[in-house]
Amino acid sequence: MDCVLIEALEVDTVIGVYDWERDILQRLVLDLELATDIRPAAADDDIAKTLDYAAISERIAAFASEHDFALVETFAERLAATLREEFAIAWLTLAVRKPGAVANASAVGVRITRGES
Ligand SMILES: Nc1nc2c(c(=O)[nH]1)N=C([C@H](O)[C@@H](O)CO)CN2
Repeated sequence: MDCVLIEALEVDTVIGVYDWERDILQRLVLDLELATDIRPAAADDDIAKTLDYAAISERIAAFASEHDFALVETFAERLAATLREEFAIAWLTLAVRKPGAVANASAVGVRITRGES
């Protein structure tokens, strides 16, 4: 299976379950694997025949600025659904990490897989 990759994408958003987290922006770090057959784009050297990782990264940044979820679980689930719908992605994995949220951990977060490979 071919994938388009987006690794360590940093976005800022309001996220957290505690009161003090509702008034600040916090950084999330995202890794994505987006399934797509890259052969048509490679054959024609045509961006229109693949998933444009720049456009998808911009959409993710906009999504982060538009929402203020409590849980990283909700952020991940809703973002995965949005990307699958808007970019016709059949299968993806998405990891959402929240650096510095837990002392002595470099990051905490979730990883989800959605769709049929
Ligand atoms: N499974 C989760 N556990 C926790 C979350 C979360 O989003 N998912 N969030 C918090 C707090 O917001 C924390 O990140 C503040 O440092 C605690 N546990």
